[in-house]
Order: sequence, then C-alpha cells, then structure tokens
Amino acid sequence: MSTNTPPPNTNGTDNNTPTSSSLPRTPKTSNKNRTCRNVIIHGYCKYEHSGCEFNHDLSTNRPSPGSPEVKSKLRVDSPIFNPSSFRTMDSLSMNPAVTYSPQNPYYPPPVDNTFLGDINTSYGYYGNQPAFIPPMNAMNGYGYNGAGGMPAISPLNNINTYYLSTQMQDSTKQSPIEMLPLNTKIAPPQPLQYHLYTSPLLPHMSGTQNQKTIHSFFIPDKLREELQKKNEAITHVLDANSPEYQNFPKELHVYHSFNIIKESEKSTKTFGYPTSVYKSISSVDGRAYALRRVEGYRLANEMAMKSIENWRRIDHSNIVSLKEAFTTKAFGDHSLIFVYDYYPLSVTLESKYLSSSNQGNEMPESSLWSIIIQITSALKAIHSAGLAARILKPSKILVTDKNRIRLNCCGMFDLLKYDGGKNYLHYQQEDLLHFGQLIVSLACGSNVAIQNLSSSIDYISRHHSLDLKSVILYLLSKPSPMKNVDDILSMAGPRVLQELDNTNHYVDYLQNELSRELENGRLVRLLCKLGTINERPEFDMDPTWSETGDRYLLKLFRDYTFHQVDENGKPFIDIAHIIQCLNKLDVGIDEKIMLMSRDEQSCLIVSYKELKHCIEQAFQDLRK
Ligand SMILES: Nc1ncnc2c1ncn2[C@@H]1O[C@H](COP(=O)(O)OP(=O)(O)OP(=O)(O)O)[C@@H](O)[C@H]1O
Repeated sequence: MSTNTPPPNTNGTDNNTPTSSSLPRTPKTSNKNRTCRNVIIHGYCKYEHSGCEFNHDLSTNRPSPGSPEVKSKLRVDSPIFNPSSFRTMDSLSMNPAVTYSPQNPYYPPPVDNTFLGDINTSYGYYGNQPAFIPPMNAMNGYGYNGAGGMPAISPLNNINTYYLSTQMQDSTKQSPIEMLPLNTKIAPPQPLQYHLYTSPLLPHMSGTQNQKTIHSFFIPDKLREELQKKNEAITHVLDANSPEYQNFPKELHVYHSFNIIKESEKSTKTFGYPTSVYKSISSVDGRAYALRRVEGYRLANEMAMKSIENWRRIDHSNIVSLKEAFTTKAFGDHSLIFVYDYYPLSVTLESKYLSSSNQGNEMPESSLWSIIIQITSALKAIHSAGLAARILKPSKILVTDKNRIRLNCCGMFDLLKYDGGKNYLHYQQEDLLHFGQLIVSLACGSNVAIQNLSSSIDYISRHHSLDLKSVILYLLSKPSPMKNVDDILSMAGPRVLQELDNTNHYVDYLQNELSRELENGRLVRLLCKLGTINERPEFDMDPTWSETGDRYLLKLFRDYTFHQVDENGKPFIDIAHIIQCLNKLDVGIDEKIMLMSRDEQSCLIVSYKELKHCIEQAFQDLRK
C-alpha cells in the first residue's frame, strides 16, 4: 500500500499528517513528485502558490490506478459537502460553458482528455465502461457518507444520486441540473454490467428522511413464514417413538421418510375402500410425494395398471399429477398405492369453504369465477386427452398457495373400476354435471345445497349474476353430445382475461420478492468470511494477526460498513449502506472508499478490489 503525506495543515481542514502507527511516513524528498491531496480531494489547493510543496499539475503526476492512498482527518462526519457546487465529469467535458476559474474554487480544474481516460481507469472503470466521475466527486461521496446518511455509491450511480442528494440537502439551492444549459449533452447511456447492480435499492432511499426498515430488504414475513412452514411440512417425519412409527413400514418401493397426513378411516364412501394419505420422500429424485393407500384392494386385472399411463402424461397446473401406482403387502394387507405430487399444507375446497365453521359464508362471485375457470381449464386438458376426472367433489379438490385449485385423485377410478376406458364419454358428461353441483354448493356455501336444487337456484338468482346462473344451469342440464367444456369458456368470456391478469400479477409479486432475496446467499458467504477474520484473538501464534496487515484494513472496513455514526457520534443504522458495501466488496469493484482508524488520526483510501483481495488472502491463510 502506498502512502502520501499532505502539506502542512495550514487551512485547518483536511491536511493533517497521518499519525497511525501502522502507516509509515513518506520521505519528504519525494514530495515534489507527489500529487497534492487537496487537488485530488478538492480539485484545487489554495496553498499552491504559498508554500505547498506537493505537485499540483495533475497531467504530470496522476494517482496510480488501484493504489490505496492515505489521507487524514476526513471522516464520515466531516462537514457536509454541498454537491450543488460541483460538476460531474461528463457535464464538464461536454459543456463548454463550464470552465475552471481560480476565483471560483468550487469548480474543479480543467481536465484534459488524457487525464479523463486515466480517471476512468482509476476511479470506477467497469470493464469497458467509463465512469465519467472525477476523483473528487467520488471522494465527496465518501465525505458525505455518514453525516448526511448517504451510503457510498458506485461511480456509475453517482450521477443520479448526486442530483437527488442535492435536492434532499437543500431545495433552495440551485441544483446542478438547473445550472446546466438546456442543450447540455448527456453522455450516451452505457450498457449496464448486471453484476454491479445487485441491489435494487436506490441509494437516496436510504437517507435519514426515508430510511427503510430492515424488513423492506427481505421478503415479507408472512410469505417467509408460509414458505418455511411448507418446508417444515416436507421434512416432517413420523416420531420414531410413536406407535404409528413402530407399525409403519420403513420403506415402500422407492419411498421413505413418511408422515401421516390422513389416518386410515373405516369410511368407504368415496372410493368403496378405506383410504389413507401419507407424505413421503422419493429416493429416486429426493422430492416429496403424497401416497394414497387404498386398503384391502386386490388387483384382478393387470391391464388396469396400464390406465395409469394415460394419467402420467397429464401435466397441468390445476391437476395434482399422478406419478405411479403399485401394490404392496408391506402394511400386512393387500394395498394399492397411488403416488401423487405433494403440496405441503394444502387444504381441500370442502374444508376451506364448506366445513361447518365456514357454512353460510357467502363466497364472493369473483372467487367463484376463478374456481370455475381453473376447473374448466383442468377439465379441458383431461377431456382433450380422452379421459374423465370422475371425481369432482369438494373434498377431492385441493387449494394450494394463494388460491390455486388442483383436481386431486384423478385416475383412481380408472384403475379401481377398470372398464378399459370404453365409457369415457359418459364420464365426461358426468364431470360436467358434478362440476355444476360443485358450483351450486360453493355459491350457496353449503354441502347439501344440491339436495334442494330449486331453492338453491333461487338463492343464486338473488345473490349472483345472471352469467353465473346460466353457467350452473348449463352444467346441470341433460347430457348431450353437444354439451362440452368449451362452452363454459365462452360463457366465462372476459372473466378468463381477469383471471389471467390476476395470475400474472401474482407472478410479478413473487418474482419481485424473489429478486429481493437473490443476493442474500452471496452476502452471507462474505459475512462468514469476515466473521472468521475480524477480531480473531490469535492465529499462527500471533495475537495481533487480526489487527495488522491486510486484516487491519478489513477491521476498518467492518467499522465503515457496520459502525457508522452521525455527526453527534450516535449509531447511524443504514441497512442500504451495509448491503451496498457488501455487494461492492463481493464484486470487488474499483471504487475507492475512505477508511478511518479508530483513533481518527489517519484515513486510508482503498478500493473494494483491494479489500476483496485482502479478504480472500486472509481467508486462505486461515484455511491453510
Ligand atoms: N397431493 C396431496 N398433497 C398434499 N396434501 C394432500 C394431497 N392429497 C390430499 N392431501 C391432504 O390429505 C388430507 C385428506 O385428503 P382426502 O382427499 O382424503 O380428503 P378428506 O377430506 O379426508 O376426504 P373424504 O372426506 O372424502 O375422505 C387433506 O387434508 C388434503 O389436504
């Protein structure tokens, strides 16, 4: 790391000599060759002609790219820099009206093209993208940090933030935008390098006024809890000490890690056999499956098993997919097992809308149409494949996620009551009839509404639209070769588009939440590394290991990232700043930041690239 000694502090502001014991002083003989810190930081040195012994000609001595430099007494709580007095590099280079004047010390000195090229390399030249930001601008970003609550930002972002922060600081002052002539050319936009834009946060949103809570950086608690509960349901297994576990086979075909979702019940009302439902994990693909066991079933016709093949080909978002079926004696009886996709924490339409606690609750018509459209979509896929659902009742329709409807147990009757598929047209008509009955139950909020059809239709006429009544009457009408699921679609009309729109909105919402979590893995990895290095009491027989060399920089970076204080020394908690610092460190960009020693006597200017190297090096040392 190179160091540089500023001129004597004659102006009482920024030019104190660094005194950190860890920073060797540069011999005075080289001062003439060294660029004056004031020029680099402020763009001018008012002592240039009155004794400052450093070099003021930037074109002859430029800061070497990537070399960390030392500056003292510029701290996060330094006086607030007023950015309205500065220009960004592109506005300078393209606007002939803006010229350097010694009388106006706030203007940076004129910059020739050669220097501009070098600045781009040294201060945020991302791949082939010039940053257009002079060094003093980047520095101002850091000086501004903490005091104004603005996180250090990438040079490419700097231009935007610069204006925004100006407006936030003092709306009465003339902003750079206002000062520029209207015909000022703006540099053509450069293609973004996506890996540098990992955080969707706008830096200005993290300012003191608009500080966001930590929750706003992660997926909402409700969604997180929901997903965690689902994961828990997938991994939940039978308690090894429970009597159920003792009596349960440890493996079934390729399935293991069982949990009982529905106990075996003696009722045979739906399938003619007692059934039970188990969650399991497949050793073939590691995914969770729902096994539905039909107890006491003896396979009479091998051909019946073939009927499963047609169902295995059905892949639809409103149908619970059937994977396979097999017989087993593992339970001590003849059982037939149907293997379906498992949807953790799903409920049935019946328990959600028609259970005794929900009876009488009127379902909004929009929800009814959503269910109608989803079931229509499922039936369309089934009927088009020459199959029939054969079991369209509220207890055999799952509600998963927000409001997704999935037909469950499809294909079971094709096997249990095997007829070679010759009656499928009849069963398809039955599907439409059962569909109509299902909607009557839901529209009236009662499982028994179908038993008194005329008063139920009367109720629906009074509480729902004519269109809904028409659909129900169509579905309940006499079977006919002309009656088919396509007609329901045309009767639903524009409501299909509404359903599509709702689904798209939900997808957008989930995508948005997903993108917020995207970077967490990277940042956790980085935090793990920092955690292993920072404050390590001893390494390699060296108790000062974490306080010296590269590790010292990482300690200061930790302070810079996590321990910012405001001008009164109070903790300044800015999650946007923390996340941005970590993102930049992870990428290792050329942007420089200023780290201050804890005794506030010295400052180090170092790039994220160098910090990244430090962290990699220190971590490698630890792993050796
Ligand atoms: N594929 C599946 N994934 C996740 N859970 C399921 C799956 N299939 C069924 N379940 C759950 O298993 C439980 C029992 O399902 P089942 O279809 O037997 O309903 P039921 O209300 O017990 O029906 P019935 O009254 O006809 O016996 C329900 O809570 C349901 O949510």
